[in-house]
Amino acid sequence: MRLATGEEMRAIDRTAIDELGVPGLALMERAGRAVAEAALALAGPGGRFLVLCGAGNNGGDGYVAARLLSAAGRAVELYALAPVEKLGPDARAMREEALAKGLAPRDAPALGRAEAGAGDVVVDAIFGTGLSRPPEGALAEGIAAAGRLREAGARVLAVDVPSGLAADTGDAPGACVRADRTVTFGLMKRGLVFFPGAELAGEVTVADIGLPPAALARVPARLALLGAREARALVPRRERDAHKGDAGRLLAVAGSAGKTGAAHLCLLGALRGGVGLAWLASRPEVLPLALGGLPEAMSLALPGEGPLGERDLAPLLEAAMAVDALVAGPGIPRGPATGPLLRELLARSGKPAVLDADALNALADAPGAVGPLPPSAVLTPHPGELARLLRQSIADVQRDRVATAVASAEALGCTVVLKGARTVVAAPGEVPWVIPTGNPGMATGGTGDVLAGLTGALLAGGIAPFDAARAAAWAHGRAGDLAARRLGERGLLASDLAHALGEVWVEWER
Ligand SMILES: NC(=O)C1=CN([C@@H]2O[C@H](COP(=O)(O)OP(=O)(O)OC[C@H]3O[C@@H](n4cnc5c(N)ncnc54)[C@H](O)[C@@H]3O)[C@@H](O)[C@H]2O)[C@@H](O)CC1
Ligand SMILES: [K+]
Repeated sequence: MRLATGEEMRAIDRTAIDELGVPGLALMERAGRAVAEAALALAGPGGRFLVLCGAGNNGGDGYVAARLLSAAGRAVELYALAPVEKLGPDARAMREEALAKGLAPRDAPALGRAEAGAGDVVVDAIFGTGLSRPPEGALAEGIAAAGRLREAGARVLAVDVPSGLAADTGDAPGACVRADRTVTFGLMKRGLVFFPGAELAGEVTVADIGLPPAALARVPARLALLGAREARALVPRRERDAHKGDAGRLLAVAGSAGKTGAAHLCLLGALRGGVGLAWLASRPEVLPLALGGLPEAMSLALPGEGPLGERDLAPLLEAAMAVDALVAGPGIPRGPATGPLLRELLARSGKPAVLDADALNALADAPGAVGPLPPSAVLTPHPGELARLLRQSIADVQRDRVATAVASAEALGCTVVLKGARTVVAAPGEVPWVIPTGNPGMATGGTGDVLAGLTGALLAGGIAPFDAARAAAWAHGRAGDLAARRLGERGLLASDLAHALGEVWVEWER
C-alpha cells in the first residue's frame, strides 16, 4: 500500500481539481461523508457528536460531517475554533451550508465547558495535513478538550490525521489528539504508520473520496507499506513434488566462543524459514555448542582459532560454491582481516548473501568510506550498525529512517534492511517499503540472528534479494506478534519467535 506525504496529497488534490475538473467541494463532501459514517459506527446508541473544526480544509470536512450527522437526526454540537476569515473558500462554503441547516457554531470557551461520556463521539477536524507549527491558542485548547472528553468516556475520531500530528513523520511537535479511530483520505499518510503517530491514530481506515486514478498516478509513490497479502505474494508456494534441493542450500558463517547462541538462532531461523539444507561454518569448538538441539543442520569446521581472515577464504569459498546463498555475521569473531575476507567471499562466489551484525561491523572497520557491495547482498543493520557503516551518528540515522535507508542502499549498491520499530527496506532504484509487523518484545537478544537466517533461507530458495528481504522482515515481525500473544512482549524469546515462523507459514499456506 502506497504511503503519502502532505505535499504529495496537495499535488494530487491540485491535479484532480485544476487539471481533471473534479470540484474541490465534491472531494470535501465525500471526505465529510466518510467521517460521518465512521462517527455513526463509533457512537453508542443515542450518542452525541461534538465536532471540533479548525482553520483549514480539515475543518471543512468537519463542517460537512456535522451537517450530515445532524441531517441523520443525531444531536450535534459544533465548535468553530478558528475565526471564519481564516477559512479557505471550500471550508467556508461548507461552514455556511452547515449553518444554513440550523447548526449554531460555539466557540473555544464553550468547548472548555463541554461535557461528554460513553456513547458520545468527538470528531477531531482541527488540523489535517496542513499543520505547520506546534498548535497554540484556541486550536491547542481544542486538542486538550478532545483529550479531556476522551478521558470522560467519549470516543475520538480523527479526520485525516490526529490534530497536532506531523503527517509526514509521525512526530507530534506539540499537543496532539489521541484518537480511537482515524479516517484518512485517498491514501494512507506516512505519519499514521510511524511512531508515535501510529499509536495516536488508533485504528486507521483509508476512505476513497473519488480522487481520479490519473491524479494519483501523476504523483509517483515514494514509500510503500507492506501489507499481509503483498508480503505473502513475494514467497512462492512450494511445488507439490519439491525436494530438498529445490528449497535451497544455505551456508551460514556465524558464532564464536561466547556467542554460540547467535549461530544457533541464525540456523534455527533459516530452518524454520524453510531452507532445504543448512550448514554452519565456524571454529571447531563452536560447532557442537551452536548446533546442539539442531539435528537438521550440518557443519563446516574452519580450522584454527581467532578472528576470521584470509586463511578461512579457501574452505569458505569451496563450501559457498555448493550452496545457493550465504549468511555471515551473527556472533562471528572479527578482526582487521574479516571485512576483506567477506568482500572476497561475496565477490568470488557470486552468491546472494545476507550480512548482519559483526559482518557489518567488519565492513565498517575498513578505513575511509565503505565502498559498494554486490547488488545481490542484503544488509540487515540496526541503527547503530548502519551509523558505523555510514560514518554517522545514530541520531542522524534515526532522524529520517526512510531517507537514511534509501541513501545507504544507493551508496552501498545493495538491499538495506534498517531494523527497528517500523523496519524500512530499501534497494537502489526501488521505492522503499515499511514493514508494519513486529512489537517491542522483539527488542531482545537474538531476534536479529533469526532474521538473518530467515532472510538467507528465502534467498537460498531463489527469491530475489529485495523481495526476500521484505518478505523475511514482514514474516519475522508477524512471528514476533504471534509469539507475543501467547508469551507477552516481556516473555518473548528469540527462539520463540523462530518457532512461531511456523505459524506464519500456516497462515500463508491456508
Ligand atoms: N481538496 C483538498 O485539498 C482536500 C483536502 N481535504 C482536507 O484538507 C486537509 C488539509 O487542509 P489544509 O491544507 O487547509 O490544512 P489543515 O486543515 O490541516 O489546516 C491547517 C490550517 O491551519 C493553519 N495552521 C497550520 N498550523 C497551525 C498552527 N499551529 N496554529 C494555527 N494555524 C495553523 C494553516 O495555515 C492552515 O490554514 C486535509 O488534511 C483533509 O482533511 C479534504 O477535504 C479532501 C479534499
Ligand atoms: K484532524
